[in-house]
Amino acid sequence: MIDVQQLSKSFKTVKALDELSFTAADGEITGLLGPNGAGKTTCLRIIYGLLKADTGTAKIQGINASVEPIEARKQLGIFPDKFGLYERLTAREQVRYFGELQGLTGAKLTNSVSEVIERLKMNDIADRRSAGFSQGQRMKVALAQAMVHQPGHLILDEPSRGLDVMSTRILRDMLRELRAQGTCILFSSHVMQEVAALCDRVVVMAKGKVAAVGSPTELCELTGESALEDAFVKIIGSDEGIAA
Ligand SMILES: Nc1ncnc2c1ncn2[C@@H]1O[C@H](COP(=O)(O)OP(=O)(O)OP(=O)(O)O)[C@@H](O)[C@H]1O
Repeated sequence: MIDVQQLSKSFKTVKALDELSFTAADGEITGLLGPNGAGKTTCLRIIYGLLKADTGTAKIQGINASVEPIEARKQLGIFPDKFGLYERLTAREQVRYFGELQGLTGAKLTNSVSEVIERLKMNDIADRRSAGFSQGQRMKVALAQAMVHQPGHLILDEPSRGLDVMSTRILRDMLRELRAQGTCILFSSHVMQEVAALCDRVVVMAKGKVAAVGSPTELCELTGESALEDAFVKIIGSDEGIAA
């Protein structure tokens, strides 16, 4: 579980986070939805220990990210926004390399690599060199690299930015698969359709605060709207910076 409590962070005069609190449960996909500048990236960077909050806590499986950043990071898989692969290596070799960076060795490393390849159903590409891989295949390797140390949590910042339709579908299927296996998935987006298609729970953010939390259905009920898009607009007060 990821537990964010009363997080505040300012950059000089800009208050990026203002006592932000929410939780993301295991076996669920939680979406942080908010317009540009709402504070989504700042929040995720605090969770994975790249930034320190001014006040408040971010805990991953009970581990405080600012007190024990290395322990906290072991619990996390981070999905990169660029899939830079070593073209001469096979998919398996790349995943293995990331496993080594995470401190895995010997039989544990070999087994973890095989397991994640199995889990993400990428046996067909595992022993091919990545030169010439499609975007969807590159994305699978990137996700396997993020998950090789078997973290219970996966964080994605605007994951489908720049992906083609096919890759977006592959990514969504893989996230659903990881959810079914119990992974706590937290991603940020300013795209309503993406959030509506994937999320069990949505944390709607505006100006560094939580504007509303609930399942897509609950958010519709809360606002008395039948379409999620209209519910979001009502909650945030405008549709500026949010994409349909
Ligand atoms: N390193 C920084 N220095 C100064 N201001 C920053 C810095 N990082 C973020 N900010 C400011 O903090 C606010 C929140 O930014 P953040 O990137 O967290 O928002 P976001 O919701 O992720 O937006 P987007 O959807 O555009 O990525 C913005 O006003 C931004 O300009």
